[in-house]
Amino acid sequence: MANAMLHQTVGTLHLLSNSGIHCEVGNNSVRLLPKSFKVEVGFSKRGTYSSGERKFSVIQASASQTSLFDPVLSPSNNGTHESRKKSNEAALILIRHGESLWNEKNLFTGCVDVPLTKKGVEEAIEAGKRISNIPVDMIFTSALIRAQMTAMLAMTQHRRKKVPIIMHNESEQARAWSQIYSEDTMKQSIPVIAAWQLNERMYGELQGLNKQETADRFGKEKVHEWRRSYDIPPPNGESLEMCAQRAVAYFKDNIEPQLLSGKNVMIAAHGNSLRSIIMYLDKLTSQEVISLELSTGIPMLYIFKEGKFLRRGSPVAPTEAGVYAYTRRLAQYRQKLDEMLH
Ligand SMILES: O=C(O)[C@@H](CO)OP(=O)(O)O
Repeated sequence: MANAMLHQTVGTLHLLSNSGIHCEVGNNSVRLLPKSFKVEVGFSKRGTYSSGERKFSVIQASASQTSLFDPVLSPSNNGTHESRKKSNEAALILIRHGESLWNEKNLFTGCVDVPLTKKGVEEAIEAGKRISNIPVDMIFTSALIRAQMTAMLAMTQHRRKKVPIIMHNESEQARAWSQIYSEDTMKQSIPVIAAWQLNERMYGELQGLNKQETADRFGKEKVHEWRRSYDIPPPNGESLEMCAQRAVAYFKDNIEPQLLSGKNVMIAAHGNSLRSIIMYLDKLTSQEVISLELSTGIPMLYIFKEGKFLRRGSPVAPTEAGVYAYTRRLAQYRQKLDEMLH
């Protein structure tokens, strides 16, 4: 068996043996390969693979190289440029944060930065279990700790075990001081981008007030209007429409391009910032969005395909077969995780 070096160009793995033979590997099949071949690939599952009479062995996992198995572990890299363009598919997971200490106390929270309760922590972990077999290449959260805690806790359950890392781009120094100097380590990381535009709607002078007491004082109807109407803001706060202007603009400018390039994205945010994003994704009218309620800690899955968002509901459990049958690529990802991790 000869040792081989490899490099990857546009999704096709090229192997270059030390004897100079050039060959290609795609779809686990091998072309132009000598009878027997050893390669080193990143994240590989060790084993011997064959195509017809030809065989090659994966002998060493080395994350420094793009691997034959990377496409499966990160469907965003799947296939050639061509097929990526054609399939043009990515997963989008939305999670409202778990219960916060002010949810528990029934207080209007808005942009006040309140952490999760123990129950909220558990909800985030449960949410993570539900999505543990769904690929995540990038995470967007609001700037608020309850969304960030939820994202991080959910990722502790992910089977792929990549490390979510918060990107600090707030200043030149923050960027410089948080640099990572290993390509390998980078490949095992998931960038987490915190954006204030995904924050909860700013609740104005209702922030910190008890919801029940406010309803008793101003009347149930008035408070319901403040809480759920599309375009009536609470006193000195944001209406859902105003919240949508910044949250949906951020989604279109920063998240959609990632999905378009095939990246699988998770967003951890809030009741109203997510309602406004869902309104956009599902093309809900300002009437329909009034009755849209999101539970804390329940993830929702969308498939982005050919420029359209297909809502797939909430994965019930990591084992739920239906979720992975949604697309061939999710099913492949799941299957490869099973093969690798068992
Ligand atoms: O208090 C808040 O910030 C939000 C979400 O908890 O409340 P509401 O249900 O009124 O949108």
